[in-house]
Formats: sequence, C-alpha cells, structure tokens
Amino acid sequence: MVEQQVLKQIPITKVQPEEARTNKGRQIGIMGGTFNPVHIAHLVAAEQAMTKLRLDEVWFIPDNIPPHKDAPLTSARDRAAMLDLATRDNPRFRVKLLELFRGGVSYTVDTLRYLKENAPENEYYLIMGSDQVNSFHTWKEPDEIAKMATLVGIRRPGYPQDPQYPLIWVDAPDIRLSSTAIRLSVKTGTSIRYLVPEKVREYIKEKGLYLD
Ligand SMILES: Nc1ncnc2c1ncn2[C@@H]1O[C@H](COP(=O)(O)OP(=O)(O)OP(=O)(O)O)[C@@H](O)[C@H]1O
Ligand SMILES: O=C(O)c1ccc[n+]([C@@H]2O[C@H](COP(=O)([O-])O)[C@@H](O)[C@H]2O)c1
Repeated sequence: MVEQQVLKQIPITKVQPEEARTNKGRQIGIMGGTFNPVHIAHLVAAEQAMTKLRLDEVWFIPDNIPPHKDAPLTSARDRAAMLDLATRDNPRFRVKLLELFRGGVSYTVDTLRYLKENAPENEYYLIMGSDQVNSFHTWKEPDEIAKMATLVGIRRPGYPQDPQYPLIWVDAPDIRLSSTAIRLSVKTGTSIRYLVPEKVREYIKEKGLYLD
C-alpha cells in the first residue's frame, strides 16, 4: 500500500512494532488517537497518568482509520511525524505505529490482543479522555478490552464523567483543547503557538497542513 511505503521512509527511530517483544514486564500506558495533530492536552494527560499511576512508559498509538470518526485527511506519515517530534524529549513517551502497519479500521481490541500476544508480561493501562470514556461501551468488544487493560479516565472539559465500566480517574489540569480547534485555528490564521509543541507548530507551517 502506498501509505505504508511512504511511512517506511520517514526517519522515526523509535516506532517499530517489533519493540513490543523487547519491553517485558512493565506497566505501560496506551494512548490511542488520531493525533491530527497531537496537542498539549494529549501530552499533559499522558504525563499525569504516567506519573500518578507510576507507569514505566506511555505508548502513543496513532490510528489508521478511526472506528467512530471520518478518516483523517492528513496522511498517517504527517500525523506520526508530528507525534515523534512532540515526544522526542521524553524518553518514557514512545510512538508505536502498529495500527498504521496493520491497516484498515483501528479497533483497540485488536491492538491489545497484539500487545498481549507479543508482550504478555506487560500490564496495559488504556488512557482515555472523558469523551472516549463515555462512549467506551459502544466500542468493539469492550468486555475483552477491559480484561486486557486497566481503564484510565482523564477528565475533559465539555464532557461529563459518565463511565459505564470500572476505571481509574486520574486528576489532570482541565485543558479545553482539541485537534479540531487546532486545525480550525491554522485555517483561520489564529496562532497555535504554545497549544502544540513548537516543533509541531513548525512542521505544520513548513508542510502547509490544515490550510484548506
Ligand atoms: N483536551 C483534552 N483533555 C483530555 N483528554 C483529551 C483532550 N483532547 C484529547 N483527549 C484524549 O486524547 C485521546 C486522543 O484524542 P484525539 O486524537 O481524538 O484528539 P482530539 O483532540 O479529540 O481530536 P479531534 O478534535 O480531531 O476529534 C482521546 O482519548 C481523547 O479523549
Ligand atoms: O475499538 C473501538 O471500537 C474504538 C472506537 C472508538 C475509538 N477507539 C479508539 O479510541 C482512540 C481515540 O479515538 P479518536 O476517534 O478520538 O481518534 C483511538 O485509539 C481509537 O482507535 C476505538
């Protein structure tokens, strides 16, 4: 597939799916998303969950085709490259491209099955904003997901906390921000400085993303 060939060309050093096999016996936070683009609320949520739950790492997993959203117009390569730029300064943040390599619709249950098969010693914590927490019961095989991972919720302004499954809430500063808002700001010429890491802002500018 063209997208996967393109992906292989990007200089990202820490995203090989095979890495799952070498990271044994640790507490791993999983944060899935479209990350179109990654913004500071994603990073703050991940850092707060990682430190408050004493996780070893957080793995950011960009989806290929999100199950409950229109497919992103921004290429997987750009979304992954921005995630890489955003997480480079934190050795405990990792970017995993397994959903992009798998292709198709990115169901979380498939991702966790892959991780449990390849690194069964790790314990997985699925980190979600409260919008995702509230719709989690509508996901594919939520019972199976809940068996394979501990569910972790981060409050998100504008979304009530209404979980249908047991989960751990992690307190984090409320940040009323979304990738949609970032895309709209770029399109309308409003500054996104400090809303995304500086290198992500430069990447968006250099590539002319989100202008139309
Ligand atoms: N402001 C926020 N506060 C807390 N969690 C957030 C926030 N923004 C996103 N998240 C969480 O981060 C994960 C990935 O989100 P996603 O990539 O869909 O970002 P988004 O900003 O919601 O994107 P979009 O606006 O394109 O729908 C989800 O679990 C989501 O709930
Ligand atoms: O598996 C599912 O049925 C499912 C349904 C909705 C969302 N998800 C996952 O939730 C994460 C955030 O989704 P999104 O749509 O906000 O990018 C992403 O990893 C999706 O794959 C997963």
